[in-house]
Amino acid sequence: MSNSANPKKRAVLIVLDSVGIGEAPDAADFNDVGANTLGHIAESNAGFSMPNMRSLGLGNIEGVCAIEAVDEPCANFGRMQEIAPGKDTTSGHWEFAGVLMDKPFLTFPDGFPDDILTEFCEKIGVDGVLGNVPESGTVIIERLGREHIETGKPIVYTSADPVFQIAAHEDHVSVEQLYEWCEAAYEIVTPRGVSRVIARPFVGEWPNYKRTANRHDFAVPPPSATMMEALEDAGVHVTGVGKISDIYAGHGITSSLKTKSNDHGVETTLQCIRERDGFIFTNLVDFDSKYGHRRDPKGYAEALERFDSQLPEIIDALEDGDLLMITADHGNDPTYRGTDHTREYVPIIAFIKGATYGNDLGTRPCFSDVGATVADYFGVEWKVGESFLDRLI
Ligand SMILES: O=P(O)(O)O[C@H]1O[C@H](CO)[C@@H](O)[C@H]1O
Ligand SMILES: [Mn+2]
Ligand SMILES: [Mn+2]
Repeated sequence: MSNSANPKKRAVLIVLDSVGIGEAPDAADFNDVGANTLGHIAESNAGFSMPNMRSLGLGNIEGVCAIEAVDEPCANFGRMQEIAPGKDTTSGHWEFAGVLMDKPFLTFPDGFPDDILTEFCEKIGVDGVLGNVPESGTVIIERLGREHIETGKPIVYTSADPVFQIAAHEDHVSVEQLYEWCEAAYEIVTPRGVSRVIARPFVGEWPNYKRTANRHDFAVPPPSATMMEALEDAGVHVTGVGKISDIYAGHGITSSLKTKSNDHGVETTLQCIRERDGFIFTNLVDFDSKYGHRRDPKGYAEALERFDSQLPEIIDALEDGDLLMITADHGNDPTYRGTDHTREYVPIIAFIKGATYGNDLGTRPCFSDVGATVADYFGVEWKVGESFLDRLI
């Protein structure tokens, strides 16, 4: 244990999955010029407001026009640019934790090559797959669900993310069987640059199929140590809430609490704040999966307003000296073409309860500053990223 480490403190990091705040300087490299998740949500929903995030300083962040600035923000605020050469969840979260990728994951905009699919079909004993295109998951099951049920062939699809996704109806392919298919695919596709194989079970009758919470991500482990492993080595308990543990393949996550929705994620986070110390690391994925990818700006706005209304309870639950940080992992502008993530700046809102508020943290050049700050807060040595803890105390 490091001499100065203090595992009894409490830090909470909440990732609002996909809540970007405007095109990043390298947006053109990702075909995302003009994307602005928060900005376009505000523009397309009259009366949209986030009074609590606003009072923390969301509108004071450089480039944020959708929310008005306040004179005396109740938190410190800034924005961050991603270094990683990918705009997927894994790249963003790994960068928070100081895992810098030397080569990008690979995406398959034309579907997976024949040799991959042949090997996959042989391994699981089916005579072909359906789909094999980049597509929205809800659209592809509506299109191919009936054929899947008739033929027993799995629906395989991808997206602009480096993912191999397998959809199957739960009444026809058991969830255990689907997970076995995913494990078989994992062995084949992760050495070829895919970051995750995702089981996408669904239920119901066409055209009202519904995806279930039995989704499971089989993710490649981070190639180097995560900041959370350094915390654990120093005796800090790390709690992952939502899909955090999956994203890091469990590396540095002491205990994991899965969630069914944003509301459940907030509830679980609150319970953790009240009951445990250490690092509480939450991902709220509905913004991304239920609204961003579905290109539903109205639903997205409502989800943001709902989170905003829950924020006072989170802040009240914190004790003096606790650290709270709120950020995002990439954009997913629900008004943008396609159905994929968008390369954007992400917000950073951070404060230690009862300490300093109102500092502009500026434009951070790397998401790793988040992890560096958390490590610094616990007194744990960590070398990746630049801590801004001194601006919070
Ligand atoms: O359209 P669905 O299936 O929700 O897929 C989304 O979720 C996957 C993983 O986050 C990505 O492929 C993304 O496109
Ligand atoms: Mn994400
Ligand atoms: Mn996504």
